[in-house]
Amino acid sequence: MTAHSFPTGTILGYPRIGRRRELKRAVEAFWAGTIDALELEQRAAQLRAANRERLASLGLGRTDSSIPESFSYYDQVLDAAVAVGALPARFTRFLDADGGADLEAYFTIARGVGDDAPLEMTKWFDSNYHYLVPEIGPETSFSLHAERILAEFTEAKAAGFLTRPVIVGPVTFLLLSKAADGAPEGFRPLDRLADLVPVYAALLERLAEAGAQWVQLDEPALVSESIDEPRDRVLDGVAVAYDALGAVASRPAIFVAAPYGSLDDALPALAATPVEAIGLDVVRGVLPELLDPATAESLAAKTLVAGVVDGHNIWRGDLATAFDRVEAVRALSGAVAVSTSTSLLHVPHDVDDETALDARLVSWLAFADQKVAQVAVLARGLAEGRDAIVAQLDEASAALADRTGAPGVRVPAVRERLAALSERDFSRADYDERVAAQAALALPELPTTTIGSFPQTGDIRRARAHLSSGALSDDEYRDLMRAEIERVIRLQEEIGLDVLVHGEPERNDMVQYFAELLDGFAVTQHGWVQSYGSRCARPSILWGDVSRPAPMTVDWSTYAQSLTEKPVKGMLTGPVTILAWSFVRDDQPLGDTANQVALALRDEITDLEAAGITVIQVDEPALRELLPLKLADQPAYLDWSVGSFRLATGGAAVATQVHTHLCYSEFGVVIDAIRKLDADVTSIEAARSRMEVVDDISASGFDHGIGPGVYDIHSPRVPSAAEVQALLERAVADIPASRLWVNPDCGLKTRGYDETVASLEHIIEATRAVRAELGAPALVE
Ligand SMILES: Nc1nc2c(c(=O)[nH]1)N[C@@H](CNc1ccc(C(=O)N[C@@H](CCC(=O)N[C@@H](CCC(=O)N[C@@H](CCC(=O)O)C(=O)O)C(=O)O)C(=O)O)cc1)CN2
Ligand code: MET
Ligand SMILES: [Zn+2]
Repeated sequence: MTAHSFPTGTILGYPRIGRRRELKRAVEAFWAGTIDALELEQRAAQLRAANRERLASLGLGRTDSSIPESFSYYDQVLDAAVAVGALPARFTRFLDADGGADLEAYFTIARGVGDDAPLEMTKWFDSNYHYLVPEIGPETSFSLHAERILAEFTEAKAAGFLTRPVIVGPVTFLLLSKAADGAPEGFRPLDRLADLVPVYAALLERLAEAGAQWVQLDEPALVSESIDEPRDRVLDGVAVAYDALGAVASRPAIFVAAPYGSLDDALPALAATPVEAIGLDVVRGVLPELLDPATAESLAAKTLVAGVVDGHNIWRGDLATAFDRVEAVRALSGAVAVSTSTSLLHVPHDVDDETALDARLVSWLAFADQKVAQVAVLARGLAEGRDAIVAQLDEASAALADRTGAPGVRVPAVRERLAALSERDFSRADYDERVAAQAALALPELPTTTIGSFPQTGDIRRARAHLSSGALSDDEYRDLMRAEIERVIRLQEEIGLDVLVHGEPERNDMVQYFAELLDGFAVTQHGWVQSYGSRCARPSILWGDVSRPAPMTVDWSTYAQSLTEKPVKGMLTGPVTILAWSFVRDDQPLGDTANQVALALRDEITDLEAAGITVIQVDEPALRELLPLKLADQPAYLDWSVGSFRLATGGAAVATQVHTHLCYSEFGVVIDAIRKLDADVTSIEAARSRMEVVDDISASGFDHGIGPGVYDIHSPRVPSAAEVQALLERAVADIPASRLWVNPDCGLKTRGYDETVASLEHIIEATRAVRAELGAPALVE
């Protein structure tokens, strides 16, 4: 191997959905059958080409491996599973003769088809990105399918670029996988590391042949202590994998990136391997304080890639501190490069597209393109010395100082209200007392409900687009949404649900909707960030103290309730989720910000109650998402997050049934926190993992109402009544029927009406069957 030096400035990855969501539109058009695979490939290639040009114009080198080749049609973990041929047997019939997946097969694995469930989806570290979970068993065979990776590299080369291929590293790949169904008790995907590494070795050989000088292997799982695997096995895995890959005779230089925190004891482990460069997240993580001499010596011989530009938020930040951190890393090795702390996947493309944002706010922000420019500045400072960039450092410091004193950042009335809070504000009456008062709701056994949203049809979205363009007046828009609410209420009555929802048609997004109505937030026009697959959100910017100028949901909810005798759930998004899915100010503790949001929600609950709403759901799907990756940081987080939910709901009357909802994650680790939320009813995602969560719930002593999902809404598949019944039977075996609710995994906004109606009908049919079983004397004993 010839050692090529690492570029002085780089990023770990770039958004791939497109500045105007071109990839989303192309992929969805392909799914709808309106464009073919060739057209999709062409549009994706155009997008990659435009991104490379853009990155070069922002200051990354064209031919020095500084531009990462980090494109994906759906998800980078799925890409890795396809590249190493590790796909579940139920998808074999969709693959080529040699086991490769074409685009049709690729999307089938991501989305499922017929009775074949897709790969499970779960959150990616502490971000709002979701990846697909590979299934690995003792029998999984690994084989290299590098066509796409090679094609993208050679495509770039043909356009005059020497880029750096990026792939999820082997240790993280297995740590993020789950044991395949039927794997023996005690089997762990990491058991298969020695079988997987040769495939990565073969990939490196192929990349070298194609002319790649550097490859980036992402190993974020190394920074996380929340990984369910003994640490010494993880560290052994690092040695096994990277000693072997280092020994490949003909390969590119290896850059192992470790975003989302500190490597801690994985740093000596990696340092002891022959990899040429290590990426350190110096924003979220800290630099090692004391290194043993052997580690210090090995690190000094490698390139250290200092992740000092925050890839996870949109603040312009303190560039001078970033440069100090680069200098601190330089003390560990003379060979240093500047980078982002994580891939820029988590931030929108370009703040210059936000023409409607206040100019002062804009001066405090940096989206992906501005972050790339920051990297370029710091890299120049690295090459030419601090003096060469002092003007840029000073400008960033001035923006930061301006933010501190700007109006709205600190609002005395908001701060006084927070300061006056006491213990009492965080608790409701005893659960038993609440259950007694809520008997007035007169619900049947195994009450059925949905999570809130009904399908967001093209008509609804178009109406909203027309409202913002001025083609629809406020009144016309309100009437269209009311008509939709009425349709959804009638539909639920026909289907036979017990607790109804208004369907959330008026919400563009469950967080952005509230952000638009609260003071202290700004929203973007084009700030899309991929959440999973083709789905995107526009995280709001929480920049100042939060307060509620007027009720936010009361008119919609009371209209819905006026149409039916059945209870209609009021529907709010909880403080933790509002924070998790926004870009939040970084100048005060998150817990203080969460309590400001909580007080606004608390007032909303009071107003909903006064308007006659008896059941109110406060969604917290992101409770697990913000859980710190380091164990030591978790208790403090759980304390403020649970506290803010309790503050939001603590003012509810005993007779008001408070629901909460969580999804997108494994709940085992936060089950105790979920219990402490003290909601009367908690609905939770469970169908995709076939009710595995029920074990955790019953083991935890959870003793309030619980609705484990029986319908996986992430897939277009319609579950049969028999399938739902089997899930419910599994649930009643572990959870007393008196506490069990029946509901889908999550809201229905991403589904179409046909699937939704059929699935809900099956849910009702299955519930009636299980109610009958429960009622039958033989089964009651
Ligand atoms: N923020 C957030 N994070 C979350 C979730 C969530 O709901 N919100 N759920 C979990 C899973 N993640 C998800 C993220 C997004 C979506 C989702 O459905 N996103 C929609 C966009 C939602 C939205 O903002 N819609 C707007 C804008 C819609 C739009 O694209 N309008 C068209 C115009 C309308 C037309 O003519 O069709 C346009 O701008 O071009 C609206 O309804 O008003 C999408 O990608 O398609 C679903 C799940 C976890 N994280
Ligand atoms: N109430 C919300 C909905 O049904 C909850 C979604 S959780 C991601 O859409
Ligand atoms: Zn959900």
